[in-house]
Amino acid sequence: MSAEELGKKLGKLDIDGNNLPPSPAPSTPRNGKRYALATELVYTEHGDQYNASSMPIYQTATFKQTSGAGGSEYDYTRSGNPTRSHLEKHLAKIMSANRCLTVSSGMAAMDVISRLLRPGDEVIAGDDLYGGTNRLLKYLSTHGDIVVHHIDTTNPENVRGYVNDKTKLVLLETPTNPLIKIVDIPSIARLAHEINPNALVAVDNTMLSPLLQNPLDLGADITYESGTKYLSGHHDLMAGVIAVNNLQLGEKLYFTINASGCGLSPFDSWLLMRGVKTLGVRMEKQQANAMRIATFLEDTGFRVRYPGLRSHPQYDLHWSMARGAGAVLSFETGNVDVSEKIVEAARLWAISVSFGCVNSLISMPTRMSHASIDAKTRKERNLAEDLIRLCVGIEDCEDLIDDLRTALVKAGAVRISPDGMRAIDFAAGETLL
Ligand SMILES: Cc1ncc(COP(=O)(O)O)c(C=O)c1O
Ligand SMILES: N[C@@H](CCSC[C@H](N)C(=O)O)C(=O)O
Repeated sequence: MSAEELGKKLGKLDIDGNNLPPSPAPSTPRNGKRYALATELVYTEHGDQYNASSMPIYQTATFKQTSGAGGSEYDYTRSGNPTRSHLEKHLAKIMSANRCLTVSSGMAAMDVISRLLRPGDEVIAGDDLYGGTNRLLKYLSTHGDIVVHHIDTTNPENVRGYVNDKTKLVLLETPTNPLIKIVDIPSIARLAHEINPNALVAVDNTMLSPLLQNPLDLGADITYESGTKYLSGHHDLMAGVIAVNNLQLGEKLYFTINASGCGLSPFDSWLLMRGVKTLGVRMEKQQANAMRIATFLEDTGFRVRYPGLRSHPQYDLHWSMARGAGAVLSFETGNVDVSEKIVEAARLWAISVSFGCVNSLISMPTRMSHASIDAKTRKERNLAEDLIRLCVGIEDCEDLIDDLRTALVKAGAVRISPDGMRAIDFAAGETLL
């Protein structure tokens, strides 16, 4: 290993990544991806000295050096750890990226990205975003002298008016959480880069995972996601993943991770690696269940938001970018009390924040995951108080539908007649009696 490579590895370069060679064009196939994604998720080569099938957990803080001048590949786990490196290489392959970095949570990933910003910089972000993302952006605007424009990014033309030479970051989520709006990544990336080639387009891919969508292939500069969700799949760890193709950018992000100490722990790296291997089968079942449940709710008369449904207004756009619809859907009842009763009447569906896990969850975003967005802003952004979000797991689908049906009946959300069950249109003034 050259001195420069070693310096890079041990985090001795400054945040501007000086002395680094220019980013090479992505190799073909990128990072040695040879098989279908479902195979690549499982297939790993890690060169462990004992050929262990599962990469061992290097549960150590520090590494003995071969000389007084250092000289070993790893020196300290904050700077680098073999279990974390193995995971990062594996994810880089899955994410079609030249570099992947893993940190302690999805929000830590966004925090690391936000440290690319300088006072006076401008950020363009969607108006429907995970509550925590909104909270961090608000903090940056009130404490970091950063101008944040929240706009409806479902129309790329809306973005045009906001890109200028101060624009440093365009932050997109698609599908959005929780309104399941679709954002045109290629058009926005093209437009933003045309107006300001230095603007970075970052896509939060948490709602789909790299199995279903690769923002880097769609023109984004950065993709990040909460590994807490689909990638791990069991709600037993917190993690964040960042991936880029530009190695200089990757080095800047690595600098912050090493400097601030938010790199993923060896044990969580190992757990996440284990989770990633089953992403393919989990997602297949979760999506199949989600599609049936979305159809059941739509057939019952609810307004359902799910990109697997033909009725989704941006169905074609979604499928032009993604390979699947994911397993998060939301629907409205038109009545906050009724929504609350449905959530509380469900038995199999745990009342819980988060998504992407093997077990199914139900929640009211405005009370839970998005409670940090104040009521006024929620109203301005059309985030309905009665919105229910379903995060579908791998259980038997009939059980899930039966449980939901029972909850809808108990909550008085539906009218039962010889013709079947119909959603009551509370928004139009209809009542049960
Ligand atoms: C879309 C989205 N991005 C980012 C995050 C943050 O991830 P984490 O909870 O792992 O910090 C979440 C949820 O928390 C999310 O839903
Ligand atoms: N109390 C937490 C809420 C986390 S929400 C987790 C997830 N992103 C979701 O959408 O359910 C907080 O304040 O961040």
